[in-house]
Amino acid sequence: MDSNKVIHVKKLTKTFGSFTAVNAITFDVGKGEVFGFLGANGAGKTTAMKMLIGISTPTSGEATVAGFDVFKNPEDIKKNIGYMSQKFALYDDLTVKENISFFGGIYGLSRQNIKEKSNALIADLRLDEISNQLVGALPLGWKQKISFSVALLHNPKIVFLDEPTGGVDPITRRQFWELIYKASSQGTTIFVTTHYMDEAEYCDRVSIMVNGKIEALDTPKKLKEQFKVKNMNDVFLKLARG
Ligand SMILES: Nc1ncnc2c1ncn2[C@@H]1O[C@H](COP(=O)(O)OP(=O)(O)OP(=O)(O)O)[C@@H](O)[C@H]1O
Repeated sequence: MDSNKVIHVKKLTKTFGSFTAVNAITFDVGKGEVFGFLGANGAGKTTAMKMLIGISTPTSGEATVAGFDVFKNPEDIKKNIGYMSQKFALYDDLTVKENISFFGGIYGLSRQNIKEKSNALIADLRLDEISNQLVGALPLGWKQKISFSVALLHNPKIVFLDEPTGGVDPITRRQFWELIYKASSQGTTIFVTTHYMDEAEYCDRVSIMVNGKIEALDTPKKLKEQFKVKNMNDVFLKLARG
Protein backbone atom coordinates (compact mmCIF):
# COMPACT_ATOMS: atom_id res chain seq x y z
CA MET A 1 0.00 0.00 0.00
CA ASP A 2 1.13 3.57 -0.70
CA SER A 3 2.64 4.70 2.64
CA ASN A 4 1.11 8.12 2.09
CA LYS A 5 -2.36 6.61 2.27
CA VAL A 6 -3.13 6.25 5.95
CA ILE A 7 -6.77 5.34 5.40
CA HIS A 8 -7.79 3.06 2.57
CA VAL A 9 -11.44 2.14 2.13
CA LYS A 10 -12.94 0.05 -0.66
CA LYS A 11 -16.61 -0.85 -1.04
CA LEU A 12 -17.01 -0.81 2.73
CA THR A 13 -20.53 -1.79 3.71
CA LYS A 14 -22.53 -2.18 6.90
CA THR A 15 -26.01 -3.59 7.04
CA PHE A 16 -28.39 -3.89 9.99
CA GLY A 17 -30.82 -6.66 9.00
CA SER A 18 -32.21 -5.65 5.63
CA PHE A 19 -31.16 -1.99 6.08
CA THR A 20 -27.90 -0.82 4.48
CA ALA A 21 -26.51 2.00 6.65
CA VAL A 22 -23.18 2.27 4.77
CA ASN A 23 -23.33 1.26 1.13
CA ALA A 24 -20.05 0.35 -0.59
CA ILE A 25 -18.07 3.49 0.23
CA THR A 26 -14.63 3.89 -1.36
CA PHE A 27 -11.96 6.50 -0.61
CA ASP A 28 -8.36 7.02 0.51
CA VAL A 29 -7.02 9.63 2.91
CA GLY A 30 -3.41 10.82 2.78
CA LYS A 31 -0.84 11.56 5.49
CA GLY A 32 -1.45 14.96 7.07
CA GLU A 33 -4.66 15.48 5.14
CA VAL A 34 -7.68 17.19 6.73
CA PHE A 35 -10.55 15.06 5.46
CA GLY A 36 -14.11 16.26 6.07
CA PHE A 37 -16.76 13.56 6.35
CA LEU A 38 -20.14 15.18 5.83
CA GLY A 39 -23.72 14.03 5.51
CA ALA A 40 -27.19 14.84 6.79
CA ASN A 41 -28.42 13.21 10.02
CA GLY A 42 -28.74 9.49 9.49
CA ALA A 43 -26.60 9.44 6.32
CA GLY A 44 -24.29 6.81 7.84
CA LYS A 45 -21.26 8.82 9.02
CA THR A 46 -21.13 7.46 12.57
CA THR A 47 -21.63 3.90 11.36
CA ALA A 48 -18.76 4.35 8.88
CA MET A 49 -16.52 5.95 11.48
CA LYS A 50 -17.17 3.16 13.97
CA MET A 51 -15.91 0.66 11.40
CA LEU A 52 -12.79 2.74 10.76
CA ILE A 53 -11.87 3.06 14.43
CA GLY A 54 -12.17 -0.68 14.97
CA ILE A 55 -15.27 -0.84 17.15
CA SER A 56 -17.74 -2.22 14.58
CA THR A 57 -17.04 -5.07 12.16
CA PRO A 58 -18.02 -4.27 8.57
CA THR A 59 -20.45 -6.51 6.74
CA SER A 60 -18.29 -6.49 3.59
CA GLY A 61 -15.66 -4.56 1.69
CA GLU A 62 -12.16 -3.67 2.83
CA ALA A 63 -10.44 -0.99 4.87
CA THR A 64 -7.05 -0.37 6.41
CA VAL A 65 -6.42 2.37 8.94
CA ALA A 66 -2.86 3.34 9.94
CA GLY A 67 -1.79 0.21 8.04
CA PHE A 68 -4.05 -2.15 9.99
CA ASP A 69 -6.96 -4.15 8.63
CA VAL A 70 -10.35 -3.35 10.18
CA PHE A 71 -11.35 -7.03 10.10
CA LYS A 72 -8.11 -8.58 11.33
CA ASN A 73 -6.43 -5.96 13.55
CA PRO A 74 -9.05 -3.67 15.13
CA GLU A 75 -7.08 -3.58 18.42
CA ASP A 76 -3.98 -2.26 16.62
CA ILE A 77 -6.12 0.41 15.01
CA LYS A 78 -7.36 1.59 18.42
CA LYS A 79 -3.76 1.96 19.67
CA ASN A 80 -2.67 3.93 16.64
CA ILE A 81 -5.43 6.50 16.37
CA GLY A 82 -6.80 9.34 18.44
CA TYR A 83 -10.53 9.84 18.88
CA MET A 84 -12.63 12.69 20.14
CA SER A 85 -16.37 13.26 20.14
CA GLN A 86 -18.94 15.10 22.19
CA LYS A 87 -19.89 11.81 23.79
CA PHE A 88 -16.38 10.65 24.60
CA ALA A 89 -14.46 13.48 26.15
CA LEU A 90 -12.67 14.44 29.33
CA TYR A 91 -13.74 13.65 32.87
CA ASP A 92 -15.52 16.66 34.35
CA ASP A 93 -14.60 15.72 37.91
CA LEU A 94 -10.85 15.56 37.26
CA THR A 95 -8.63 18.62 36.84
CA VAL A 96 -7.00 19.46 33.52
CA LYS A 97 -3.71 17.94 34.71
CA GLU A 98 -5.40 14.85 36.11
CA ASN A 99 -7.20 14.27 32.81
CA ILE A 100 -3.92 14.48 30.93
CA SER A 101 -2.26 11.99 33.32
CA PHE A 102 -5.26 9.68 33.19
CA PHE A 103 -5.46 9.53 29.40
CA GLY A 104 -1.66 9.42 29.07
CA GLY A 105 -1.75 6.33 31.30
CA ILE A 106 -4.49 4.72 29.21
CA TYR A 107 -2.41 5.33 26.09
CA GLY A 108 0.50 3.58 27.79
CA LEU A 109 2.85 6.58 28.06
CA SER A 110 5.60 6.52 30.70
CA ARG A 111 5.29 8.83 33.73
CA GLN A 112 8.16 10.94 32.46
CA ASN A 113 6.58 11.21 29.02
CA ILE A 114 3.22 12.16 30.54
CA LYS A 115 4.89 14.88 32.57
CA GLU A 116 6.67 16.31 29.53
CA LYS A 117 3.58 16.15 27.34
CA SER A 118 1.44 17.63 30.08
CA ASN A 119 3.79 20.61 30.50
CA ALA A 120 3.98 21.12 26.73
CA LEU A 121 0.21 20.93 26.32
CA ILE A 122 -0.43 23.35 29.19
CA ALA A 123 2.11 25.82 27.77
CA ASP A 124 0.80 25.43 24.20
CA LEU A 125 -2.80 26.07 25.15
CA ARG A 126 -1.80 28.68 27.76
CA LEU A 127 -3.55 26.74 30.49
CA ASP A 128 -1.19 27.58 33.37
CA GLU A 129 -3.82 29.33 35.42
CA ILE A 130 -6.48 26.68 35.01
CA SER A 131 -4.46 23.48 34.95
CA ASN A 132 -5.56 22.62 38.50
CA GLN A 133 -9.22 23.45 37.91
CA LEU A 134 -11.88 20.79 37.43
CA VAL A 135 -12.62 20.37 33.75
CA GLY A 136 -16.34 20.50 34.49
CA ALA A 137 -15.99 24.19 35.42
CA LEU A 138 -14.39 25.19 32.11
CA PRO A 139 -16.19 26.67 29.09
CA LEU A 140 -17.09 24.12 26.39
CA GLY A 141 -14.61 25.62 23.90
CA TRP A 142 -11.75 25.00 26.33
CA LYS A 143 -12.87 21.47 27.00
CA GLN A 144 -12.88 20.80 23.27
CA LYS A 145 -9.36 22.15 22.78
CA ILE A 146 -7.99 20.16 25.72
CA SER A 147 -9.85 17.07 24.57
CA PHE A 148 -8.31 17.37 21.10
CA SER A 149 -4.82 17.79 22.55
CA VAL A 150 -5.36 14.79 24.81
CA ALA A 151 -6.42 12.71 21.77
CA LEU A 152 -2.97 13.50 20.32
CA LEU A 153 -0.95 12.60 23.45
CA HIS A 154 0.29 9.28 22.07
CA ASN A 155 1.25 10.79 18.67
CA PRO A 156 -1.35 8.89 16.66
CA LYS A 157 -1.05 8.85 12.87
CA ILE A 158 -4.71 9.72 12.54
CA VAL A 159 -7.18 11.50 14.75
CA PHE A 160 -10.90 10.96 14.29
CA LEU A 161 -13.08 13.90 15.34
CA ASP A 162 -16.82 13.36 15.54
CA GLU A 163 -18.48 16.79 15.52
CA PRO A 164 -15.70 18.17 17.72
CA THR A 165 -16.90 21.76 17.87
CA GLY A 166 -20.63 21.34 18.44
CA GLY A 167 -22.24 24.12 20.43
CA VAL A 168 -19.53 26.77 20.41
CA ASP A 169 -19.30 30.13 18.65
CA PRO A 170 -17.52 30.66 15.30
CA ILE A 171 -14.48 32.36 16.87
CA THR A 172 -13.90 29.50 19.29
CA ARG A 173 -14.41 27.06 16.44
CA ARG A 174 -11.80 28.92 14.39
CA GLN A 175 -9.33 28.63 17.28
CA PHE A 176 -10.02 24.91 17.42
CA TRP A 177 -9.26 24.68 13.71
CA GLU A 178 -5.89 26.34 14.30
CA LEU A 179 -5.04 23.30 16.45
CA ILE A 180 -6.23 21.00 13.66
CA TYR A 181 -3.98 22.76 11.12
CA LYS A 182 -1.02 22.57 13.47
CA ALA A 183 -1.46 18.80 13.93
CA SER A 184 -1.94 18.33 10.21
CA SER A 185 1.19 20.33 9.39
CA GLN A 186 3.09 17.96 11.68
CA GLY A 187 1.86 15.00 9.61
CA THR A 188 -1.17 13.89 11.60
CA THR A 189 -4.14 12.97 9.45
CA ILE A 190 -7.44 14.50 10.53
CA PHE A 191 -10.74 12.75 9.80
CA VAL A 192 -13.53 15.05 10.90
CA THR A 193 -17.32 15.03 10.80
CA THR A 194 -19.12 18.31 11.11
CA HIS A 195 -22.45 19.94 10.46
CA TYR A 196 -20.83 23.38 10.15
CA MET A 197 -20.30 24.31 6.54
CA ASP A 198 -17.69 26.97 7.33
CA GLU A 199 -15.64 24.08 8.72
CA ALA A 200 -16.17 22.09 5.53
CA GLU A 201 -14.46 24.97 3.71
CA TYR A 202 -11.39 24.51 5.94
CA CYS A 203 -10.87 20.86 4.91
CA ASP A 204 -8.39 19.75 2.23
CA ARG A 205 -11.03 17.41 0.84
CA VAL A 206 -14.63 16.76 1.72
CA SER A 207 -16.81 13.71 1.15
CA ILE A 208 -20.58 13.99 1.34
CA MET A 209 -22.66 10.95 2.24
CA VAL A 210 -26.28 10.60 1.24
CA ASN A 211 -28.31 7.56 2.33
CA GLY A 212 -25.23 5.44 3.01
CA LYS A 213 -23.35 6.32 -0.20
CA ILE A 214 -20.60 8.85 -0.85
CA GLU A 215 -22.18 11.07 -3.48
CA ALA A 216 -19.36 13.61 -3.80
CA LEU A 217 -15.70 13.75 -2.83
CA ASP A 218 -13.24 16.49 -3.74
CA THR A 219 -11.63 19.70 -2.55
CA PRO A 220 -14.11 22.38 -1.46
CA LYS A 221 -13.02 24.47 -4.47
CA LYS A 222 -13.70 21.69 -6.99
CA LEU A 223 -16.99 20.74 -5.35
CA LYS A 224 -18.19 24.34 -5.64
CA GLU A 225 -17.16 24.37 -9.31
CA GLN A 226 -18.80 21.00 -9.94
CA PHE A 227 -22.11 22.11 -8.44
CA LYS A 228 -21.81 25.68 -9.74
CA VAL A 229 -22.40 27.26 -6.35
CA LYS A 230 -20.51 29.76 -4.21
CA ASN A 231 -20.18 27.95 -0.90
CA MET A 232 -20.13 24.52 0.69
CA ASN A 233 -23.50 25.12 2.28
CA ASP A 234 -25.06 25.20 -1.19
CA VAL A 235 -23.11 22.11 -2.29
CA PHE A 236 -24.43 20.32 0.77
CA LEU A 237 -28.01 21.47 0.22
CA LYS A 238 -27.95 20.44 -3.44
CA LEU A 239 -26.72 16.95 -2.56
CA ALA A 240 -28.18 16.13 0.79
CA ARG A 241 -31.61 17.49 0.00
CA GLY A 242 -31.59 16.05 -3.54
N1 LIG B 1 -27.17 -0.51 15.55
C1 LIG B 1 -28.05 -0.11 14.61
N2 LIG B 1 -29.11 -0.86 14.28
C2 LIG B 1 -29.98 -0.47 13.31
N3 LIG B 1 -29.88 0.68 12.61
C3 LIG B 1 -28.83 1.48 12.91
C4 LIG B 1 -27.86 1.14 13.90
N4 LIG B 1 -26.94 2.12 13.96
C5 LIG B 1 -27.30 3.04 13.04
N5 LIG B 1 -28.44 2.65 12.40
C6 LIG B 1 -29.14 3.37 11.34
O1 LIG B 1 -28.20 3.62 10.31
C7 LIG B 1 -28.46 4.91 9.73
C8 LIG B 1 -27.19 5.73 9.77
O2 LIG B 1 -26.95 6.13 11.12
P1 LIG B 1 -25.65 6.93 11.54
O3 LIG B 1 -25.73 7.14 13.01
O4 LIG B 1 -24.44 6.26 10.99
O5 LIG B 1 -25.87 8.32 10.78
P2 LIG B 1 -25.07 9.68 10.91
O6 LIG B 1 -24.77 10.10 9.50
O7 LIG B 1 -23.92 9.49 11.80
O8 LIG B 1 -26.12 10.66 11.54
P3 LIG B 1 -25.92 11.83 12.66
O9 LIG B 1 -25.37 12.99 11.92
O10 LIG B 1 -27.32 12.03 13.13
O11 LIG B 1 -25.01 11.28 13.71
C9 LIG B 1 -29.63 5.52 10.50
O12 LIG B 1 -30.81 5.30 9.77
C10 LIG B 1 -29.64 4.74 11.80
O13 LIG B 1 -30.93 4.66 12.34
